[in-house]
Amino acid sequence: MKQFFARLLPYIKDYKLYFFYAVIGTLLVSIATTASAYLVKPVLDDIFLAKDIKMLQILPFLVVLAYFSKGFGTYIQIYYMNYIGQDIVKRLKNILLDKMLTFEMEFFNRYRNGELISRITGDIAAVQGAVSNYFIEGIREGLTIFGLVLLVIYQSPELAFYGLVVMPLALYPIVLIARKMRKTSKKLQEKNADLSSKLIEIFNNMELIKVSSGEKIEHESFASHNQELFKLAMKSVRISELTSPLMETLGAIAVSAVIFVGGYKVINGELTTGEFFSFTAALFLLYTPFKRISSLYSKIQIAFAAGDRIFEMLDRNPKIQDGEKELKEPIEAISFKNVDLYYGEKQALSGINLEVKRGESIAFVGNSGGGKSSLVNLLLRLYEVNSGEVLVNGESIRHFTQESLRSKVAIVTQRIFIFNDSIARNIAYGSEIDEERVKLALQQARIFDYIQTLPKGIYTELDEFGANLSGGQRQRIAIARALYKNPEILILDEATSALDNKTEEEFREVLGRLLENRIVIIIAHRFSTVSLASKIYFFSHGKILASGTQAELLEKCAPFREYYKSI
Ligand SMILES: Nc1ncnc2c1ncn2[C@@H]1O[C@H](COP(=O)(O)OP(=O)(O)OP(=O)(O)O)[C@@H](O)[C@H]1O
Repeated sequence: MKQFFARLLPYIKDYKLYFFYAVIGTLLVSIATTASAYLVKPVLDDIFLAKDIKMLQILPFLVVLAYFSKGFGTYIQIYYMNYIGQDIVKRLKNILLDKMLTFEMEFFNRYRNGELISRITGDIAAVQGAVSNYFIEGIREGLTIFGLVLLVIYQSPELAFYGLVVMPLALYPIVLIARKMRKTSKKLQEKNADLSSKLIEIFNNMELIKVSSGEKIEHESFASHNQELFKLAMKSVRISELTSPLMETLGAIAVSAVIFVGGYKVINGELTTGEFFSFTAALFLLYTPFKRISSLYSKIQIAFAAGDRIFEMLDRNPKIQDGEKELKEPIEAISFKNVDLYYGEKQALSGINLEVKRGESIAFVGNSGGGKSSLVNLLLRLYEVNSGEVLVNGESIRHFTQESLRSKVAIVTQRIFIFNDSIARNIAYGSEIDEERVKLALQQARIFDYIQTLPKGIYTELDEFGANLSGGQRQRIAIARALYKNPEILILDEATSALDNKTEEEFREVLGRLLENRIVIIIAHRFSTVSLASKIYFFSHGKILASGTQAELLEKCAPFREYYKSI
């Protein structure tokens, strides 16, 4: 708990004035509640028993004033605390996403999307409850308890003993319940994340589900997750709602004791009726804040569990540390020196050595899973080498900022990323839209003619994942995006696999003109595309088996000959 508030304190500090207003509201509520209980005494003793007319004129106003103050205090307390809570939630969401965006690809492969979404939405919302409501409500109810206890003792210390003795007895089960709540709520959040992940998976794979008639399987799997969530939610209700009946039963025992002892004292004349009723009113009023505080205690455990998960993310450091140097000068050469790469236990690249200079184009070929894509991922610093070094202009890429390095590289992969935005924005992604450059890139990617036929041209909106385009059109959008960047290193990883032969040939011609003055890396199975490269690297099981021109490889490398025949 200490850690939870200590972590939030830097944020809370920014709202000192609002916090002050909320505390004023809270004080008002506590004082007004105590006053309303106290007023029972003069109502009975002065008005009903002593028949004091003056009090009859004053007291109704005081009652209204007490309740108005209570209402007004509650309103300002809730308003300002919610302002603080909502604003902190807004800031935490931004900070958490900002942090996550610095994490390496391995992180995103490990966590499911639904889990990450649930951290940014669900967990942070749970924390908001603690900041906006639970904390200040705890203070409010605590102060109210304090005021009422003073009043109860003031009216009759002996009766107060009978009325209050059960309080410490109630604490033990409440602490037990809260502990259980914390565990259950953790499981509940995890299950919620499971459910979101399942939904994301279903919507992303809709085409496959329909084609394979997987609707029933998906429905059943979702329903079973949903049922588990329901069970956990009910378990949490069962536990948390135990607090209330428990408190009420204990309260009733205390009140009965008070009625018995107090009634005896009134009959004996040791206590006035007014004092007795004022005492009993205060005792009744006392049980509400006590009950609330105990249920708050359970709820705050949920917020702590959520807080743990958020702080765990915020404390995590990206595994790939950014370099400090801006890569300003043009890229003259890149080289890989004895590079090894592991994904967990699995070795994907072993002892890779190669060098390529500006103006050269190279191709990576080889069977699936050979490590071709992994090597280009290292150049982009999406993953980090386990040993060896990747150098740009003779200097390790670790020294350069990822942004300055990536600004010089463009990649087209088999997986096409399209945003639900205009074509122009998709092409110029990451920089300002320059209409002329967008059009040129679209022409070079051989898709401009088609886009001109669309009513809104380059400002036509694309659906999420480019659902309103054909596979080949999507790929040409991705190629145009890469060309728009006018990169110093252009990586084409199976970038033309979805193009028909004619379009591929046309694009090859365009590409031929673009080779000059940059480094081009082509990964392809089609040898027509590979033919643009001056040197081919043949990959097998994470190693470069041989390199050279196509003719050289055919002559000197038997596995290459086999591969060449097989495709
Ligand atoms: N993110 C990852 N996590 C774990 N293993 C991975 C990951 N990416 C690739 N691999 C594994 O590393 C090996 C090399 O994969 P890579 O994608 O580099 O091969 P490739 O030669 O590009 O294959 P393809 O021609 O099919 O695209 C494969 O065995 C693959 O299963």
